[in-house]
Amino acid sequence: MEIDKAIRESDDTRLKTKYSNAVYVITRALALYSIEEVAFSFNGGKDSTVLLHLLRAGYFLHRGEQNCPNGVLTDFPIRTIYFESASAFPEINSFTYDIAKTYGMQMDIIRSDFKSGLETLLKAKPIRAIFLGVRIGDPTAVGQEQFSPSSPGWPSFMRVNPILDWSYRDVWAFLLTCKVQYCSLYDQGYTSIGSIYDTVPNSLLSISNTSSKEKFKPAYLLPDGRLERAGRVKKISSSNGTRLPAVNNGPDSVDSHRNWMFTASVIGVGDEILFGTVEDQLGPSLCRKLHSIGWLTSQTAVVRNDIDSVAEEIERCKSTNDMVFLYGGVGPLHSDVTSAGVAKAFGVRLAPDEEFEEYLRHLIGDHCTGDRNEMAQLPEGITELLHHEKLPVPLIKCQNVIVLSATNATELDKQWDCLIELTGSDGCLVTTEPYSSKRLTTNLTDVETAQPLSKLCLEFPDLYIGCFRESRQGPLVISFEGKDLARIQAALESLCKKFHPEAFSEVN
Ligand SMILES: Cc1cc2nc3c(=O)[nH]c(=O)nc-3n(C[C@H](O)[C@H](O)[C@H](O)COP(=O)(O)O)c2cc1C
Ligand SMILES: Nc1ncnc2c1ncn2[C@@H]1O[C@H](COP(=O)(O)OP(=O)(O)OP(=O)(O)O)[C@@H](O)[C@H]1O
Ligand SMILES: [Mg+2]
Repeated sequence: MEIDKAIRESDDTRLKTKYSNAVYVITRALALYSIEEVAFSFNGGKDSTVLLHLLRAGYFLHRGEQNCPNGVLTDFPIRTIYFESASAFPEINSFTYDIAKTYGMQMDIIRSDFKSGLETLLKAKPIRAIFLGVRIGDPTAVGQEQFSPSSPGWPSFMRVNPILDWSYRDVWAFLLTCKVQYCSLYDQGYTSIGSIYDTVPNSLLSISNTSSKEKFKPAYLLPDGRLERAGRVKKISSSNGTRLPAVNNGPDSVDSHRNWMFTASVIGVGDEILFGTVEDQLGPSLCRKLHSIGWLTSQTAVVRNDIDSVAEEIERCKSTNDMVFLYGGVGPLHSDVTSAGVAKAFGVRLAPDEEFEEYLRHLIGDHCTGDRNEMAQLPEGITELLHHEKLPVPLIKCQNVIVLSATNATELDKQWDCLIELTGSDGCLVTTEPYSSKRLTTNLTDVETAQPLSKLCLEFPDLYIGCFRESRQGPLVISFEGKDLARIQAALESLCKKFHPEAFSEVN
């Protein structure tokens, strides 16, 4: 069988492993379901094309050589379904039909949407499992495994994803090693193909030339598989996980983000901070940064390098704050439990993240002796990687929890600036009206000031009125924090009126 032979003769060990794992999934599925009970969802895309040849190889190995004369598989025995759409590229459409002819595929063409098309098909045919070319980086792969039952609300069948763990590089290594035909669009700079309305060639493959028509390199030359979908027109993402404001700051501010009061919680992970052997710089710095964008830090905490401690703290904070920031405990060491804590708090497992692995590969290169796949374990199904060109590794966002990998104040400054750039516009870490503050000092005693101050707090519930002393004998400092300077001034005046004129002086 030519595919099996090409892989066996290749010296790409990674590809061999990916191939044998995928073929194993296919042969397991063919052992579990009869040939009438399986179908292949084929759309002429590169991932589907890989899967077609893996299925041919898998079927060949499943049946044994004696059933395929001279090691040649004449007809493709698995029912194939193609959802044809008017918005598909004509090149994709004709490639799909041509390939079906070349390999003798029995193709059911469905012209309705996926769900109702499958409902009709499954009523008519005994199909129980469908092979798909879904890969872990695809938006639809979230939460899937190699065998995943269809989602609630969908007709019931098993989704079989033999190439779930394949990377962009693996796909091209396979297609080129096996020298199989693929859709011509991939030689014109397209790297992932959706509809004609949402797909353009990947600009990272553009060849600058002086003529009017832009030219592109082939898809297999994309140096960085993470940017496979750069040719897809972006859908506007909603700021998932961001709750409505915790506190509303006045009647005329309801529809303006700038006046919303957002709250955050800051959690440090580090035994050393708790031992007192390392000074925590990041927590206070984060509080200042949040304050500078008009956010309120409702709480900071430092927890042990222990999964349960991290998870419990996140669980406590994530539902009562707009955002939760985590720092410390990020990396591949035994003490780096932050990702596991996040996963536990959200009740998901940790799974290798292919995209993150690519970043680590770029960063660590060949110096790494460990399994990068293991190092790139992130909470499954809830992780969003926030890329910024200035950061070597993306920031990790799991719903409203952001994991910062900074280890010192300089790194934090950089990550923070990138974070603001990345998330400031989508409502997730929106900059709101900054706080104004004023301070008064007084030599009045606590007893004298206590009651008037309590009354003042009731009069000005929109302000934070706090008191502290720098020493027991020194003056009392009264601080006023709020978003409306006029209200602060009014509070100050109201307090001063309650005492003799020289009782207070304003300080910076
Ligand atoms: C054979 C097949 C089975 C599918 N099964 C499911 C499913 O069980 N649950 C689901 O949410 N979507 C399912 N989908 C839909 C895909 O997850 C996804 O929405 C679809 O491929 C559209 O992707 P696009 O928005 O990138 O075009 C299925 C699609 C196909 C072709
Ligand atoms: N119109 C369709 N008809 C049949 N199957 C489809 C269709 N669209 C998607 N699929 C299934 O979903 C899988 C994932 O689709 P996806 O678009 O991510 O990959 P692809 O089209 O194979 O490659 P590419 O990422 O280059 O577009 C396909 O491999 C195929 O199994
Ligand atoms: Mg596609």
